[in-house]
Amino acid sequence: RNMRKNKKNLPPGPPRLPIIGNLHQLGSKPQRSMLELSGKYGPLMSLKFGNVPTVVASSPETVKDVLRTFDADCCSRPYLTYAARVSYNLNDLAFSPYSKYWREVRKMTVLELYTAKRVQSFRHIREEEVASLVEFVKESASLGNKVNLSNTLMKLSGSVICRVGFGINLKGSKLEDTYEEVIRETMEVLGSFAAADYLPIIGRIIDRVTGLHSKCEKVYKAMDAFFEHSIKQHMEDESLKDDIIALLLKMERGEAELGEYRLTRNHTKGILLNVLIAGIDTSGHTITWAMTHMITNPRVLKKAQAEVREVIKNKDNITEEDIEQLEYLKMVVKETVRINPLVPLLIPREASKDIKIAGYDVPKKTWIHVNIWGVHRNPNVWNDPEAFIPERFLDNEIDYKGLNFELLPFGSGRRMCPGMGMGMALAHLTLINLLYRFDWKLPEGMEIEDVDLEESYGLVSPKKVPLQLVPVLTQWS
Ligand code: HEM
Repeated sequence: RNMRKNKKNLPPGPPRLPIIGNLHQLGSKPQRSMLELSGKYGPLMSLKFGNVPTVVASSPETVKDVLRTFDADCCSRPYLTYAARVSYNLNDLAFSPYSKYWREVRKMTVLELYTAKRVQSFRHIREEEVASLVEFVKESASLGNKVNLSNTLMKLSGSVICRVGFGINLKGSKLEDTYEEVIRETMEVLGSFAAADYLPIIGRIIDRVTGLHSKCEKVYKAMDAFFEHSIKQHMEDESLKDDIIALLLKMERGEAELGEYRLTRNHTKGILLNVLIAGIDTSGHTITWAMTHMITNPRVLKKAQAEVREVIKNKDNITEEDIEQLEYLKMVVKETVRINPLVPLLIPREASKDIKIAGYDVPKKTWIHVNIWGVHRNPNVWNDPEAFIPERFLDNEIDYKGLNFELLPFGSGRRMCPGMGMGMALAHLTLINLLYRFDWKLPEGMEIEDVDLEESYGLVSPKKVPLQLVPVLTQWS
């Protein structure tokens, strides 16, 4: 009788294979496979990856339970072998478990980087960097060259983040030539379903064979050299005293406080890792997706462009104040982050105690994946979810700020993305400039149907094939 009493009522899920459980069902795009499986097994589904019990939430209701009702019990992170390596043993913000240390770091970084006031104070950096992007596009347009927008926009977000977070220019830094590859590979490492996390002992051997282990070591070394270089610069240059590195160094020396913690160099580097990768790999790709959807939907491009040109008229200086008046552009951005949320499964969570969601037991230590990609593409939630229709946001209050559980590109609750304001300010400002100053066309011989809409998979899901477009000079260029 006792055994029956203790039997858990776990959420339904597909049958498992011995040892690997459901790992074979993930495929190359886990968010898509999970959506398909949840169509069969329900919006809260049990899977087992190796020996790790996992649940996947994929409806607004179950996602709300995880991120709001049980936020305090679901906001820890599981131990991820390779995230631990690149984050200096989880001394960072994004991968560290829910703890006093995490709360102190989150509080400090929010104050230093992410409050509305701080985001405003970095505005001149965004405006300068976007202006230099415009110059580059102008030059390409006057030569009739196509522009690799994926690449150029990554460079833009890289330059902004390096100046905001590191007080240095990406140009001339240790990462200038390699950062795109390093960041892409870091995200691949962080987003991989690593065998070491699911299969004790043999998993590490598998990761050595697949090359994941050596990829992780490679990116760790490249990042570490960049952090060392930036820290050295701060120690040598007195004028670099007002940014987050300067503050972290003060905390190392005991001249500033982080609660009860005396920071070591590894804490500093762990915290910097998040500033760098979370900031660069998200905003740039979001802008690329917006341009991709507009070029493949000429009606939307035309309408957004007409609005921008009407509002900006012949102003010399486009500023962030202009964003407020651009209602259609804001809908285009919302639709972009709906159809291509950059972090499709958020960052994995772990239940810190036994809880009950949607009538099912979720035992302590269960890993939780929140498939927001699945929610955003669910036909029970959105009409015609595969189509890019910004007008779906007309006359409703649905926004991406963590309150509407059908649209969560930044997550919600305690772990919600703290960089949303910074990322979105850059995305909007860049799009206004690209739309106002230039017309855009596909390269010679290419039709709309030829534009590849496939996403690649890692922790983030950028466009797989780089977007190349031809800018055309206009009277506003
Ligand atoms: C369009 C741009 C961006 C998108 C779509 C995005 C999305 C996300 C998402 C979905 C998460 C995970 C939330 C969760 O696990 O519940 C996250 C976490 C995070 N993001 Fe962003 N992000 C963006 C820009 C930025 C920027 C610009 C920064 C910093 C400069 C940033 C810093 C972070 C950090 C530090 C975390 C970890 C928070 C924690 O675990 O406490 N993000 N982001």
